[in-house]
Amino acid sequence: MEQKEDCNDWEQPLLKKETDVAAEMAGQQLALKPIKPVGLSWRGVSLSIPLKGKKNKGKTKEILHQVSGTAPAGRVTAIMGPTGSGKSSLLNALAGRVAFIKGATLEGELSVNGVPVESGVVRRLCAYVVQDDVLYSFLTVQETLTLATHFYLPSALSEQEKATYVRDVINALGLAKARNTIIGDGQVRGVSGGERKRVSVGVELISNPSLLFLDEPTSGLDSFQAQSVMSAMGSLAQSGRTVVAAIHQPRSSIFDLLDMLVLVSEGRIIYAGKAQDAVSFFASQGWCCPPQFCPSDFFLDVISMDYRSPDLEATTRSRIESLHTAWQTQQRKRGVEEEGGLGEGMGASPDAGVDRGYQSSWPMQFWMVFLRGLKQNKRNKFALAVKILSNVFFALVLGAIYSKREGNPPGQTSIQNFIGALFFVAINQAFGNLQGVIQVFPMEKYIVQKERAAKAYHLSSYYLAKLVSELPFTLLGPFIFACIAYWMVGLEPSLSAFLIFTGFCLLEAICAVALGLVVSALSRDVPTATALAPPVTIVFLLFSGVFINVKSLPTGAQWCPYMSFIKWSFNAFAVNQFKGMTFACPDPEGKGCMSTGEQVLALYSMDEYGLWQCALALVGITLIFAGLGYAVLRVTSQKYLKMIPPSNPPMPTLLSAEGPHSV
Ligand SMILES: Nc1ncnc2c1ncn2[C@@H]1O[C@H](COP(=O)(O)OP(=O)(O)OP(=O)(O)O)[C@@H](O)[C@H]1O
Repeated sequence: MEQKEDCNDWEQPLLKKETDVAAEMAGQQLALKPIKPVGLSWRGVSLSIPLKGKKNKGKTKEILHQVSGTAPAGRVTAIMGPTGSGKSSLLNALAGRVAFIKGATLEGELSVNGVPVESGVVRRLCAYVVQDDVLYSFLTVQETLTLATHFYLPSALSEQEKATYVRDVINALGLAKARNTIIGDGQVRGVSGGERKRVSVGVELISNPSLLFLDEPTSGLDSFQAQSVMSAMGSLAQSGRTVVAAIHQPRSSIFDLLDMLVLVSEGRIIYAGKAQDAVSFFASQGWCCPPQFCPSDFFLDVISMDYRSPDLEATTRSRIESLHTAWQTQQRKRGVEEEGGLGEGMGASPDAGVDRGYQSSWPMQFWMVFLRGLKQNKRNKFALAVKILSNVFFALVLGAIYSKREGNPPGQTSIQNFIGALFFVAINQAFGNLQGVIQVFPMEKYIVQKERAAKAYHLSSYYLAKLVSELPFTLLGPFIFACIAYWMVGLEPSLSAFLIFTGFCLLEAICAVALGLVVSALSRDVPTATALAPPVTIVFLLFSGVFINVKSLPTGAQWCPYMSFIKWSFNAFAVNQFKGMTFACPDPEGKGCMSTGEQVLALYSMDEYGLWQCALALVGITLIFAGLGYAVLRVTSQKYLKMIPPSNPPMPTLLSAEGPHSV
């Protein structure tokens, strides 16, 4: 990169407007409801995070250093910078969504329409589109948005009004063609990446926010899709909304759609103002953007750190420092007090129009989440097929291994075979059903966190609906398993015994699902949950009554088996099978063998509890797991850092002498 004395030998680069999608979107009339314009400005935003490790005790890392700027109403403001420069951190700080970290500090001042506000006010006022789209993969675009209307629009609105609003959002975001396509994910083909991003935006638009934050809305999209997403954002800004997006490196046609630009590098501000003026600011410092260059590429080339050698690192660091200082000096010289952020609604109360309550009643929330869960499970044919086939497979394997009959009454070897078969059933139901939950729920947690933050529903309505909507799909597998395995293995040939066996298979499955919810709630993601599940289940397995007799446990540990749902299920299966049974014994006096089922139950200490007690214990443990899962979800709900006033007063900020809304 070459620094020049004079940029006049080049023409100032004029960005040509690309026509394709941008023009198409710009021509679109947004039929969304009118909103109150909101201008946001910030001063001296600094974020520091404590460093990890014993060596770094007491040290902090400064992620943002006194960053100031504005996002005027009705404009698209882009936060740009090299990777790791602090774009997402700044976006989160402005949106009041910096995740709470012990020892971290977030300082700064936020104003909405010129009125100083706390970061929590902006959080409630804005909609935030996260980088990774968190949507239910088996719902269609229309269903996803319709559900959002039930969550975020007043329940007083009629179904017709909600449907009209969904139609308007679909049209405004150019999603008409994809209306009935499912969202999809890595496994199932659905809408395109750009459409998915626009659906994420659409969900946020349902609550009709004035202020929209987007974290890397174009990352992972091809240039056409990226363009269409940003064109849609341009149209939203034209309808009066304030759009703030962290973008890594937009192509020139996207850069052309930006009104305001905030450039950060190493957590420091390099430029904040009209996007079209950034080239002349750089030129004034001797960094001339060649005419054929895309300005965003050029800016990033100039403000990126180069770590390839100590010399390059020192050179780039001093270049960034000098640009940062030049920007600050220029701001001081102009000496105009900040007036940015004042939109047409200037002076309007920042809280105006912010409804913080739940829009629908508890039963309605329950019903909506329940229906969503049913649809998601029903349409996930692959997962359903795996569930059924794995149960059929294990039932056939069990049936084939244990199918050999041994006379009437059965001989001594039958005791071992029955115990083995029943123990396998207890393990299979525990592991199989637990696995089903932990493969899905950790991901769903993020959607729930996001929806809960937007006050879509109470945690209790969600949690109960989730449990209930899982039941039909959870119970189908164990039911099929019981129907096949019971008769193939040749267990007690009576209908009542079969029904009891099936009932306990189902009860154990529900208990395993509840345990799966606890494990998922404790885990950050699917791999963590998958790693956590086996040790947890093995503890319950250890106390199942097969590996160690309950009476042989040390005094302090004798309560452990009572928490083992595998023990209670196995106990119930055994009582159902062995009670009243007789076995042939080679010795006429019965020496060295067991001639009754009761003797078998006594040997395993399973004669103390009847079927009802086992059932009650399973119900109790299920309730404990369900309660624990709920408590973990509640405790681990996302907390945010509060922005406190700066310890060192920041310098006054301005964007342009004409005022930011004159862009
Ligand atoms: N919670 C955290 N703990 C430690 N370091 C963090 C934390 N959050 C951010 N950082 C660091 O702060 C810097 C800025 O991170 P941030 O995600 O804001 O950058 P970014 O510009 O959005 O990067 P990218 O374009 O790669 O997403 C990075 O060096 C990052 O590693």
